[in-house]
Amino acid sequence: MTCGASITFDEAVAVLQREAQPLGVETTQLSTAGRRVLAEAVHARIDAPRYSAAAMDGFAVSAAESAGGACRVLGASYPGEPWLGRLKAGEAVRIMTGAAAPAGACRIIPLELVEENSGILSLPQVWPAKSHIRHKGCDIKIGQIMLAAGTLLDPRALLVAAAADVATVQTWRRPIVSVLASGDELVSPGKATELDYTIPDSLSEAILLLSRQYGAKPGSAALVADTRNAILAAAETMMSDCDVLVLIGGASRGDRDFAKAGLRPLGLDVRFSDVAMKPGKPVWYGRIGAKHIIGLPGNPTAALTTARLILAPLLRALEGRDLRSALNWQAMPLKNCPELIATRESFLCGTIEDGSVEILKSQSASSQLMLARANVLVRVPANQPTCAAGSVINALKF
Ligand SMILES: Nc1nc2c(c(=O)[nH]1)N[C@H]1C(S)=C(S)[C@@H](COP(=O)(O)OP(=O)(O)OC[C@H]3O[C@@H](n4cnc5c(N)ncnc54)[C@H](O)[C@@H]3O)O[C@H]1N2
Ligand code: MOO
Repeated sequence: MTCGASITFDEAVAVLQREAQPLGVETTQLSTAGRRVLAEAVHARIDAPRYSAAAMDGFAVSAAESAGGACRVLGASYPGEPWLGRLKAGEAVRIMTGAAAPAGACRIIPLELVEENSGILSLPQVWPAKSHIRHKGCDIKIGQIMLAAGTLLDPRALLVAAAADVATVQTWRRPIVSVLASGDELVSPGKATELDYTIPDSLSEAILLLSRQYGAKPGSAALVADTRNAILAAAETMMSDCDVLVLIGGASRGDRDFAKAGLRPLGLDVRFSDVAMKPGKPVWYGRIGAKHIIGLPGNPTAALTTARLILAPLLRALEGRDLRSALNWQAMPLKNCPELIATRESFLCGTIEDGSVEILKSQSASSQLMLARANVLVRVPANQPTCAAGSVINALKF
């Protein structure tokens, strides 16, 4: 590798794929299972329809009837309040959509096709094309697999799980992410005007939100000075109740870049660092026992870019999903034609407009305002002199 990096982005993702195993299974009430990932398949505990049921509001009649004939109306069947007798020739039962079709019913004649006078029903001259009866189990059969393990419980899947008549599902445990930012210049947002040479920590809340968007539960957040001891003390406390600890800043080679050094006494085993990507080269990943540690560069665009490209896939894998579901690059036409010569593979901020991507001007790892406009990352191979407008590039939702 020519740019002082030790690993490509794709190789880094392969390391995450090997390292990130789902965290464990827990029983989850359906009421809190939304956006969780199934660790076990959901099987139907009931048929649907559970009984043969009317698909229209109308009258149920037996096979003995002829079009144009007449029937005596014996009663009514409502959802939850069925008519329990057996229909015979010359008999009809008023029935509403979803109600159990009486035994012996062979079709439902919609209300608008019949006339009822003093309990006598005049049948239409021509039968409707459909029976308007939904037969027991025609949608779902008891015991059948409704949702496979690995399914994300979005609104559609949650509906299907509820239809299976389950109160709880087995889901993968959500990773807990804590964020430890270091920097003598950093203060909580809202405090920077109080002291010269301070700047707001613009990253901690953003990284926690991104983590939530990728399935994690937010853990704790801390902001500490640029010393080994401060990082070590905070990390030691924070590691007791998180699965992923994200360090922000101190990732590079400066006199006060102590993110890795601070964690070494805890047994940090670095699995990769110095990734051939721009921005974000100093991003690193390691383990301390079962815990996953990610070190993001301090430059804000570099940090959020690497959080999207490294942290998000890690979280997906820890929650039992395919890690690549966080890296679904989409081929899109490029609107503008920037000068792009980088010895590292680049991940540039862009915006999607009218189905094509515009790469934003003045790309900088330290930029913050650019992130107000960016909604995609554009992947550009290393050493590519330029991308022609109209050429197809790979873009990722940011
Ligand atoms: N000699 C070298 N210098 C640098 C290299 C290198 O390879 N050799 N890499 C550069 C690259 S690339 C990046 S990216 C940065 C990454 O630096 P660090 O991760 O060590 O980050 P810091 O030095 O702590 O901070 C950099 C910059 O970001 C600001 N920052 C940090 N944390 C936050 C935060 N939570 N919110 C807002 N802004 C933050 C910080 O004030 C600095 O301005 O290193 C290059 N240098
Ligand atoms: O790689 Mo750094 O993230 O360019 O500033």
